[in-house]
Amino acid sequence: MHGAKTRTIIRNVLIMTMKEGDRPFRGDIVLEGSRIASVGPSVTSQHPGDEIISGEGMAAMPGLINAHQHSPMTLLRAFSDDLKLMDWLERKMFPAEARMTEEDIYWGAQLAMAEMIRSGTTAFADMYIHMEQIATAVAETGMRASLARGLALAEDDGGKRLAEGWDLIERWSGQANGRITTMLGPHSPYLCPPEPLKELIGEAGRKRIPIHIHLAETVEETAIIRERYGKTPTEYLHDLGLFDEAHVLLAHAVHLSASDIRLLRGMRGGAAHNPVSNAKLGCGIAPVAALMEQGVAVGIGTDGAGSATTLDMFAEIRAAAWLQKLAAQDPTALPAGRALRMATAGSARLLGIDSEVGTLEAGKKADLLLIDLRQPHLQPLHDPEAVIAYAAAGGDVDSVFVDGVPLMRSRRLLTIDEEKLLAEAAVRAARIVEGV
Ligand SMILES: N[C@@H](CCSC[C@H]1O[C@@H](n2cnc3c(=O)[nH]cnc32)[C@H](O)[C@@H]1O)C(=O)O
Ligand SMILES: [Zn+2]
Repeated sequence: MHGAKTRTIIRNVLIMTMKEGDRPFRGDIVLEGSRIASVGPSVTSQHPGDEIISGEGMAAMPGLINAHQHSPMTLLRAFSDDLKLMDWLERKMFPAEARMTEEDIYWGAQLAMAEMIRSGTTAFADMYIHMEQIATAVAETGMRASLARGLALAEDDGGKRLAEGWDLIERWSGQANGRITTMLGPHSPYLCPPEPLKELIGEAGRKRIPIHIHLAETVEETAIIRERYGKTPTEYLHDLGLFDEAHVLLAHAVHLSASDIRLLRGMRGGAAHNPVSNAKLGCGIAPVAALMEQGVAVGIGTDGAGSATTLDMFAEIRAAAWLQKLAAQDPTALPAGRALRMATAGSARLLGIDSEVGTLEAGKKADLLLIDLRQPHLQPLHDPEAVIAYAAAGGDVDSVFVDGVPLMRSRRLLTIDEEKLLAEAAVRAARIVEGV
């Protein structure tokens, strides 16, 4: 056995592969090194040295992928709720962020990662500042992430930010055993004027760098862009060539006209739906079904904890299904299985990592979670997908693996010192909001 990769067999578990058309079934999942070796019926023969995990009473599914957030904003959780987006951003978030040190960012990101791992998230897309601190935390916690330096190109030092954005890409792409990927992060149509944005888009296209950007989050944004450029936010980005040049991760995409949606047809990447943040900020309901009908990939994210309050993707899955049903006044809009696929395979497409993660199948990276089904609110199991989508919560997750490495077992975090983390986060959060 010398030199052989370690094998882990998760035996007799309820498997939800999240592959289109697959139904849940009982079987074994074999992990070998960082990858899934097989997913199938419980007939796996055991070799000496194999680690066996009993899947009795558990469901296994691909790790959830949070397609849009700002991880250090955990430090601003419940700091200022119930405000309008532009007030909230300009009067509360930006001043608080200006007070954050690099170390604050590191601890805020760790706090987010502890919460994400606990609630079954294995990968996330992040747009923020001091990204090298977040990258360091990703490397240490064992998660997978797509990182972008957020860029308000309208500001005086937009050039400096852009340089930081490129620096992140050069230094961190492919790091942490390939778990870290990178994007460019021009913040939004309203913080990025045409000249610098067009230049950025051209360069991203030439260098094949994906772009992560907020789009059409509020009616105010639509009004601002209409006043400045006589266009919808989507037309504004389209006319600058964004959708021809690059793989694009759009955050929100709430206020889209039918013709905006047609402009997105055929885009590489897709839209991250953030239903809880959109609901809390009173933004509106993204046209998820219409986007999917046009072939646009849709994933699910939380947005920062500053707006969403939690990073629990199960809450987002449920909210996504509810909001589509409410908006259409039709309970067949966005069924349970489709909402679960959005949060796994759908988000994976947005991060550009769908060949590696997002479904449970042989050859893919071993990023998965085990949910403890032996709880009153998760029984009986007439339809496991409906139970998970409509009744499960982050706290039901028992175990999480990324790259075949356990990050949590029996609800115990294995890569994070939670006690130290909570103490650091509390002190830093209090200092940051003082005087804001
Ligand atoms: N102005 C910053 C951009 C920083 S990164 C990402 C930014 O997105 C902000 N943010 C968080 N949630 C939202 C949202 O829902 N809409 C728009 N921006 C958001 C967050 O506060 C953070 O400032 C700079 O160029 O340095
Ligand atoms: Zn955001």
